[in-house]
Amino acid sequence: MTTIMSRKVLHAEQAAAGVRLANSKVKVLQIGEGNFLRGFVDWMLHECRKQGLYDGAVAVTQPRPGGKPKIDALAEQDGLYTLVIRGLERGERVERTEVIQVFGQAFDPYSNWNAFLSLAESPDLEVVVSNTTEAGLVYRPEALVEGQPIQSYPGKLTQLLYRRFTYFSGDPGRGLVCLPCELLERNGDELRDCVLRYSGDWGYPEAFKQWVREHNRFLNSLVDRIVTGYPDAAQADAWFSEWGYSDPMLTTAEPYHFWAIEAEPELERLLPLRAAGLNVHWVEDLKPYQLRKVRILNGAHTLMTPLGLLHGIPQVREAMEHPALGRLVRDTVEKEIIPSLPIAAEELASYAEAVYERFLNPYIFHRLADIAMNSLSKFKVRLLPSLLHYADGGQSLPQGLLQGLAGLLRYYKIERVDEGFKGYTLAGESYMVRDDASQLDAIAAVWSEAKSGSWPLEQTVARLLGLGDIWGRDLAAGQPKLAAQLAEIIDEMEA
Ligand SMILES: NC(=O)c1ccc[n+]([C@@H]2O[C@H](COP(=O)([O-])OP(=O)(O)OC[C@H]3O[C@@H](n4cnc5c(N)ncnc54)[C@H](O)[C@@H]3O)[C@@H](O)[C@H]2O)c1
Ligand SMILES: O=P(O)(O)OC[C@@H](O)[C@@H](O)[C@H](O)[C@H](O)CO
Repeated sequence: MTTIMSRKVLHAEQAAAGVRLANSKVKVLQIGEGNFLRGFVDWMLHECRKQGLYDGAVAVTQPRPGGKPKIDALAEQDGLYTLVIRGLERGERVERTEVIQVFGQAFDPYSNWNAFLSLAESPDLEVVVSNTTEAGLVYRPEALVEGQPIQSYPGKLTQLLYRRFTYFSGDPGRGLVCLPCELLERNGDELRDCVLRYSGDWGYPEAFKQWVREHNRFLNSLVDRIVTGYPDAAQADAWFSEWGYSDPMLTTAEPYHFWAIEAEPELERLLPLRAAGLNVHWVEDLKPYQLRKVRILNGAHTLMTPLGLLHGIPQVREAMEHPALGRLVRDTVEKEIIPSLPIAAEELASYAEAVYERFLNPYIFHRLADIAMNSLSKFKVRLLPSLLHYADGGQSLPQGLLQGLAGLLRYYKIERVDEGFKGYTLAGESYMVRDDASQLDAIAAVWSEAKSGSWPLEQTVARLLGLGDIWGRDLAAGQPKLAAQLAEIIDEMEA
């Protein structure tokens, strides 16, 4: 039987770092056990620690009950896991394997709610990082029950801050720096607003709200790195036999990394990220970085994913290499998305070139099926604004973006089955769609009605465009030809 990753498998130098970690105080609370944080923030802190620039440890917890198996696995592995960074760097192939040693604690906040809250009483705690996806950084009203864990991430943070406020009697010097990494515009502002809403709901005093506002920081930031998670089984097995241990928490990532944080560089005293040579930027205005990345990189992913999956293309690189789909992605980015952005076109064009190169990274396998999760909310934030730029400007809607929307509607041609929501590729292969259940219900109901009423496709599309809860508005309003245009594209796809 293969040995599983733990302190026992470390070689002498790594083991020495492990001893240093055991003596480190927890300075960071991490809400999120997912691949991204482990391939990005934790790797960065590991780099800082390796260079002797940082002596803090991280306490990691999961934001929802479903994350428990990974937290348990991390705890069983003494908080250790392997990260493999693979790709091209200045044209050269690189493959670096690191055992990331930053987790001083890994615990389930649902069965250890007190352990979670007692972190608030630590004078060493300075920073809270999170990544709970766009679905996790939301305000969802919840009753406060003494001794019971709060479900939502912002609600948990509110409780933690309130305990800190009362424990340190509102000491202004005990505020925390919160660094949400969720891909939401102005994620820090959003988190602060959620905390203040919960504080209102739970009747916390004005003095607490003032302390939250004035003595805690909620930083807006934008992260960028393609973290591809656990590799395919053959690759994992090959590495495990080379290393002599297996690691269920193994994750993989590209070499490229970028983090823009809207704050003053003096915060390096808490997080010496630039000092460690990392591609981190303390910036005054995050907006251009946000727009550039979400609309171009994530927009391109969101465009290629349903179309790629419908055509049986499994991963990003193959989508980019596909003569028709690759061309569509590049044309849409260059002729439709870039002109819709209020940033110098040459700068965006060179960013786009760099993105294509990252997509074509021959050493990583970025599954479209992974990117497909929650495609509705991704489309709304990442691709739809580009389309609305034309629609709201009274211009005709460009072909590439229309293809993207048509692809999404066709990918979400679903029916409810016991296991969830099922769709079929153009070749008739079945797949399951993972997204917000109530939105999927609404979509499946339209397709089901359309089937029993033998509606023409244009009528079905019009009904789907009218699902304002999904898109944020009725997409057909003011666009009398849109349903027909999309129906024609879907018909052509299926021909
Ligand atoms: N993987 C990447 O390349 C990458 C790069 C940049 C940004 N991101 C962002 O990171 C997010 C997570 O990606 P990942 O690769 O770590 O995925 P993952 O599936 O490994 O982790 C998802 C994390 O979000 C939590 N989560 C999921 N749904 C939630 C919900 N409804 N409420 C609260 N928490 C929830 C999970 O518990 C887990 O901690 C993505 O949504 C994306 O916005 C990912
Ligand atoms: O991580 P998601 O699922 O929100 O989005 C899928 C990809 O677009 C995303 O992970 C990018 O690879 C990433 O944002 C690059 O920094």
